[in-house]
Amino acid sequence: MEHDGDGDGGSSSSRPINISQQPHEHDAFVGETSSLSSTVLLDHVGEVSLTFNSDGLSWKLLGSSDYNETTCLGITLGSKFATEIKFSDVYAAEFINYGIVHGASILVQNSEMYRFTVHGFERSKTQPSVWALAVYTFGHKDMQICQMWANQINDAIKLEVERPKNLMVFIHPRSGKGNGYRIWEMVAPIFSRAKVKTKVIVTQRAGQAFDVMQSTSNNELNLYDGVVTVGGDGFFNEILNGFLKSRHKAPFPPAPSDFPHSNGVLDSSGVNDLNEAVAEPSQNEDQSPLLPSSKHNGSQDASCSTDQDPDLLLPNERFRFGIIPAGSTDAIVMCTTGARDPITSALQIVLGKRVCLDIAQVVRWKLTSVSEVEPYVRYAASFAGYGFYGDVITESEKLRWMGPKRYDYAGTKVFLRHRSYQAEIAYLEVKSEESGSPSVSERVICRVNCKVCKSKSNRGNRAGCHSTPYSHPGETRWLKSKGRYISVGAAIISNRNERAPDGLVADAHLSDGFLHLILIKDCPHAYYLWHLTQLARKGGKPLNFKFVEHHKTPAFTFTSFGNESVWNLDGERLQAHQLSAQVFQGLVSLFASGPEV
Ligand SMILES: Nc1ncnc2c1ncn2[C@@H]1O[C@H](COP(=O)(O)OP(=O)(O)OP(=O)(O)O)[C@@H](O)[C@H]1O
Repeated sequence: MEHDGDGDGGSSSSRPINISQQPHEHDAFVGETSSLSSTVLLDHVGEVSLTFNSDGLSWKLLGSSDYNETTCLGITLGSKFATEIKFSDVYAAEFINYGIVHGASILVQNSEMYRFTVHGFERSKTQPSVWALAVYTFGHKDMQICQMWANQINDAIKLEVERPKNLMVFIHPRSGKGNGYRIWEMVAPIFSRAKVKTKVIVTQRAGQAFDVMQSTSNNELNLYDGVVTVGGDGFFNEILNGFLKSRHKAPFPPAPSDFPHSNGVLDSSGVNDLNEAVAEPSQNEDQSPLLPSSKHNGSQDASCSTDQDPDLLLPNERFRFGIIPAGSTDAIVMCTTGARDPITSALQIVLGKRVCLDIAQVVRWKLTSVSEVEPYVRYAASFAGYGFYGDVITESEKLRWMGPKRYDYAGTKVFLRHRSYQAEIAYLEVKSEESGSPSVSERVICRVNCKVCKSKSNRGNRAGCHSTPYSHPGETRWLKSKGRYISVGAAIISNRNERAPDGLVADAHLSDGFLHLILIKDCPHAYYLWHLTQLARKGGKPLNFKFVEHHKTPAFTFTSFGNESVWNLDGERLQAHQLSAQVFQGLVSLFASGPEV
């Protein structure tokens, strides 16, 4: 089902009004157009002096100091109410015709007049990551004054160039508790008020969104500033894979020389040139025969300038992904906004926020009946796991009818089964200044303007820094871990969720350029239970449990020796006895601003 939204949420006049032709006894210019001021009535507050500043609006209550300041024991604490809003936080202004402006209290009379509203947001006092809609309604007897204010504010917010104008929206109606469409209906007015056009596609089946993303040409996608998904992590993963499949060009992940499958080059049609790859001589026993070429290897200075062939053929530089959470876990939204709240996400999308997201490329190496190697490429944005996590997903998929509770049930069942699997993991060691010490210094929780993500992302360009951090083949070394594991997990981001508020790996940043390998060795049941309960504790505790290994790496390979070989990639299952994986730093951007806490 598809339909277009034309963003006709307001009735504001588009006719530009010359402010200087609108004289009024209370309106005054101070200097040029950026310093307009009027005396207006603010709904539920009273008469205020409203000023148009270069970066936003501010207002001051006339005739009373109570509203403007509160004091405690003689100390001024600031205003009880908002007294300003920045244009960067305003997503719409509307002229709303004649009507009631309420007085400050029931004792003060309501007035009827022309009005205009300013739509923005305010942070929740208890959970700063949660953004709530904030609407300020101002009234004035003069219609043209109100129209002029609405127009001026709209002109100011048009200067916010990072905001989307046209988006493709995919809705998974059966996601999570089956509320996908209802959640979209709840947030759609925000998009229409912000005059963001939306092309909405409601999926009828699994795989449909993948097909649409894969088959839509970049020329067609160039009409859009991004794609928004209304669903869970699995749905986002499906769309990401459909998008990247035909657009991401890069050599396959590097591998140690004894890993059975070497690298090839995947071109945009999905055809691999394995021969070319295998033909390159191995430099050294411990080296991959084929570390990516310097163009792709992400040496920090060789970040993707536009005159190079980029790894990713984006439809345009503005192109970003957005997620409105409607799933069962919503870990990506929790990591990128700090809240699992559709309104917060919608506001961050229309306000054009941006964070870069690392993406892992996972290649399953499959032997065909004629003993040829067939690579199968998938991408993951949050987590790839084998053993415990793969088993939980396998179990929980059988119980989809239960909704989000299926994860608790499946998790308990798999935990009680307490299986472990024989496997070998080889991972690229990186020099400590590249990885940062895996100890205290970078055990920093990712949040808005995260220092770790920022310093790493600065190495790239605006569209993201498509790079892998292993830069000098001579300086990389493969390390191995072999044994029985309860679980092998690769976290791309911290994977915050309601059960683990700081995430499964608290210091896995959105754009640090690393996979965080968490290897949990076979151990007594009680130890594993203790480990799981530690994840639920807030504060980013290091995973310092003796049966756990935590390695930051840009790439790893995995070989299993048992029959069970189900990997879970953001909810998708992948049969694989052998796979190799690598991370692409900041490969895609999201309309989000990062968690506040
Ligand atoms: N209309 C549909 N009917 C059935 N399945 C669908 C439909 N549209 C998408 N899917 C599939 O459903 C899978 C799960 O979707 P989604 O991630 O939204 O929900 P979830 O599993 O409840 O949430 P989470 O991934 O956050 O745990 C996706 O992998 C997607 O391929």
